[in-house]
Amino acid sequence: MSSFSAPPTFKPFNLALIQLGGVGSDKAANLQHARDMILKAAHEGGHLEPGPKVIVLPEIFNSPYGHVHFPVYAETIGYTSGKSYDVENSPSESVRMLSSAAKETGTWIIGGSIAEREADGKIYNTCTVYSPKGELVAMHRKVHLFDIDIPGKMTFKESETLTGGSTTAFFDTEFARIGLGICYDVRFPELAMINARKGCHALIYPGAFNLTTGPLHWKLLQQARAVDNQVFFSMCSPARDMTAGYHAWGHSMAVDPLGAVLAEAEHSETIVHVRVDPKVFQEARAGIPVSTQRRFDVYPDISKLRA
Ligand SMILES: O=C(O)CCC(=O)C(=O)O
Repeated sequence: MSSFSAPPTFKPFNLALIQLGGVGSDKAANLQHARDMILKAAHEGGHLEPGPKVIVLPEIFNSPYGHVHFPVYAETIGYTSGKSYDVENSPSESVRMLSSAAKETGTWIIGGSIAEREADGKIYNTCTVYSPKGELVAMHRKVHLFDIDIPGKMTFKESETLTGGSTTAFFDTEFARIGLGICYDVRFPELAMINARKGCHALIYPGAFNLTTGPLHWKLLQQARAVDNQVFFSMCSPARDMTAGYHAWGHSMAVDPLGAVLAEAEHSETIVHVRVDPKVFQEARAGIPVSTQRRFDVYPDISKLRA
């Protein structure tokens, strides 16, 4: 027996990806700008058919990106999945801002991510999600930390200050089930597959690739995760700022279940508006029915195998 409920019926919705720019060292200014952009995203997009809206912010939207900054900007959230949570009195100023913006605009908000400090002192890279009533409905802590070393090009070690999350998360709206991940998580097909097998129609990951791995893999990985799970896949990046310590790739995008890129930003601050239509999801699954053709009798349990 599965430990999750049946997903809601998939209906069309509009997605707004805020490729946020101008993030600096002043957290209050970063939060104010993010809030202004959420209001803008809520009011734009009139060229799309009407429907519910999901607004997405990028990874680490309230502070500069880098492992030295995480402990400085970390906020306590204190949310436990499945338990009621008093957003208005949240100790996190970012949570309070996101919740009130969701309520004010009547939209769903995937609040990018922020550095989160747990009671035991551990720091996570954490995404929180809000309903149009302003309720905090889901949280995902980045599971796979971005520790890479490409000599002369890109070295980054999130694990210097962060701890990886140890759960997976999705949330239900009245129009879709949406799975969460953050940036480097996209490189791990298992995480996307778990949420897809739990009935997610779309997987949405705040991210912040860089100028080395962005051109190599940002689009390819999203197309791969979309096609191998036959779901919509989308990642929302910060805008590129060559004066900042970390140079983000940008190119926030959304990919349909057949792997087609529905919309893609360049690298400056912008808002990408996309219509997510269940038609292509249904066509992909009916025409190429891999979900009913799986040969579980042939596959061993690979969950603990390492290459
Ligand atoms: O996987 C990559 O190439 C980039 C990942 C990243 O930037 C991150 O996880 O923050």
